[in-house]
Amino acid sequence: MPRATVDITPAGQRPDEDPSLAVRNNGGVEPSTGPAPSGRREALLVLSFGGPEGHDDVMPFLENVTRGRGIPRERLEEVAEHYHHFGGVSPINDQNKALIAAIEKELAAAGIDLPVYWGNRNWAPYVEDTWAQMAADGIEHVYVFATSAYASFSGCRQYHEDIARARAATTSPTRPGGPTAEKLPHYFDTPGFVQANADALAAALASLPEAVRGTARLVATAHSIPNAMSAVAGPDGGAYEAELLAAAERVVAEAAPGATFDLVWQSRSGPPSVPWLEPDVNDHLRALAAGGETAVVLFPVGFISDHLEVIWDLDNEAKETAEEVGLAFARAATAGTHLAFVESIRMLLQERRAGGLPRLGTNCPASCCFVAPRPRPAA
Ligand SMILES: CC1=C(CCC(=O)O)c2cc3nc(cc4[nH]c(cc5[nH]c(cc1n2)c(C)c5CCC(=O)O)c(CCC(=O)O)c4C)C(CCC(=O)O)=C3C
Ligand SMILES: [Fe+2]
Repeated sequence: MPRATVDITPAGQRPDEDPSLAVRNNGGVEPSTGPAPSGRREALLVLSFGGPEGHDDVMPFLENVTRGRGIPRERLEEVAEHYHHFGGVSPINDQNKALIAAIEKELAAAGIDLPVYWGNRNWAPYVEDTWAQMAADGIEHVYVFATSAYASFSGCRQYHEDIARARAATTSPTRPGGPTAEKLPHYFDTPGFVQANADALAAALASLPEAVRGTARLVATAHSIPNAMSAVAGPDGGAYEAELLAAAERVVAEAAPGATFDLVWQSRSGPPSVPWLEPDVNDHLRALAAGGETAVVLFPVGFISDHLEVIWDLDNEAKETAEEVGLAFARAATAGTHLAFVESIRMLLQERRAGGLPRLGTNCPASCCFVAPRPRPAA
């Protein structure tokens, strides 16, 4: 059954304070399925993860990311080292700026006069500040493009919660909560996202030595998540894995018709006692080599840009593993600012502005992707 996107939590309520909202991210607001009222001042918000801009930002950033989520201190220190290798600067911020510039260009070329804003969950520009700015600019309604293409708490619902928090913090007397909002649906299977990933996979394959190109094993990667989070992803559970499989299938069908592929996981976090999706990409590479494979192409279809988890966990760690076990190695780029991907973003926006139902029917209905927050440690 198709589902409509909905306005988010009413202003003044925080999902973590109101138990009824903890399991209902639409706040009980009626779905808005008609075309946008004419004259309404609208905007597009690119809502992302955020990342540090220098050495001193790294620990405060990691504390923002993991607050209340039970990630061991040793894991934080290890991940901090990854950031310090790059001067404490995550590439994700420049990548988001480049994406926004590409979207602005695409909208202008299509004659769509809509301002584009940027806000993050874990680092400046924080979404709360962006929301206040949009309210001050007189924006009445905002379409939210989250920089994750898939279902799951981390990739979807948590972005809904970010929006709710930003609205709760926006206390304009004339427009409490600032603009109303609707999150654009998951886009893992939009033609442009698939095309961008397929072009990158084909290029990575072509970069391998000719002798192994024909037999290289194709390996899709995505961020591991706890099994418990995976079980409740999407309206019927399991949607994170199902959507990743669907995306990878389409990418491979386009780039290397008839080839098979594996879907494996990277960047596991959390204590070892908690089960996360497996196998890990490094274990998988070892198993492939042990089974006689000679070459591998990784394609991180689970991410939309070459951020730190891609350039560290794949280009350093996984590449090193491949060298260790004697596998020729190539890594495909993520969608980034590929024109076809940017076109698909523009089309998603146009579809919603025209009042169409979301193409996919997977935009976080009331009860999906819910993961109980961990109790906060006593002060
Ligand atoms: C599904 C998923 C995506 C894809 C969807 C999306 O894009 O939203 C994603 C993206 C990202 N994850 C990122 C960074 C981090 N993720 C962490 C921790 C975690 N990620 C999780 C899942 C995901 N993460 C989970 C279940 C945790 C455990 C804590 C928790 O339950 O929330 C930690 C803490 C340290 C660690 O343990 O790794 C860091 C630093 C960055 C920025 C990279 C950069 O700076 O370039 C990006 C884009
Ligand atoms: Fe993450």
